[in-house]
Amino acid sequence: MIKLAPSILSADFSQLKDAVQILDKGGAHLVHIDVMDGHFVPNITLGPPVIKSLRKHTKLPFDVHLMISNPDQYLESFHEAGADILTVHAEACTHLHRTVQQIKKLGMKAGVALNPATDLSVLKYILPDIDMVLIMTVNPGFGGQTFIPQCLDKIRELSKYIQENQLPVEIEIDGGANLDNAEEIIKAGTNILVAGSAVYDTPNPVETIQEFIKVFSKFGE
Ligand SMILES: O=C(CO)[C@H](O)[C@H](O)COP(=O)(O)O
Repeated sequence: MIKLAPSILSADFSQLKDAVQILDKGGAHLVHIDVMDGHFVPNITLGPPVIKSLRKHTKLPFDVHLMISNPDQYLESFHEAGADILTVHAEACTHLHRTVQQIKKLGMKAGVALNPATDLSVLKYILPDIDMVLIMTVNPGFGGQTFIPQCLDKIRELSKYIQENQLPVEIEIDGGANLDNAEEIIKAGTNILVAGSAVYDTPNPVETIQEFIKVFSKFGE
């Protein structure tokens, strides 16, 4: 199934309750929440208290993307705040396998994110243990950047490996996705599209979400 995970990074932070309710109205599949610490990435966003306060305003799964150093310190806090999928960056984890085990032990789905310049080979021995790979298609830290086209080959290569090895691992991409490039991204093998500015920076985000879902329907979803 192809899923849309709008990133609330591009929403008005003073109206986050409305921002998640828009996603329910439009029929989005996940709420993508970008957590940045000003250390792993050069920007600071939000943390567990904000996620916890949003939890009561939607039943959609919370897809929490940690762009933070030392994520191990905070896994329990994000679980308690209501994260359903917790994604850590391979580049931020000293003991990636241990971190993934801990996320799963807490009852969440585990994702591993890779920056654009990080090779897929870091995933080889962890893929059977995770639920999702997040391929960063921009350099992490900011919304509204342009999709890096070399990432399409990376998605194709990962998708081929996952299919050949029959692994139940989803592929999410994050950064620069929009209505013009969605088809190409899906054809490469992505099944979860994060879209921030392409949803929230439009006059009618509810209609925009529905337009994305119309594109997805071409792929039998
Ligand atoms: O993780 C992110 C940045 O680090 C954002 O989720 C991503 O950039 C989405 O925003 P946009 O769709 O506007 O590119």
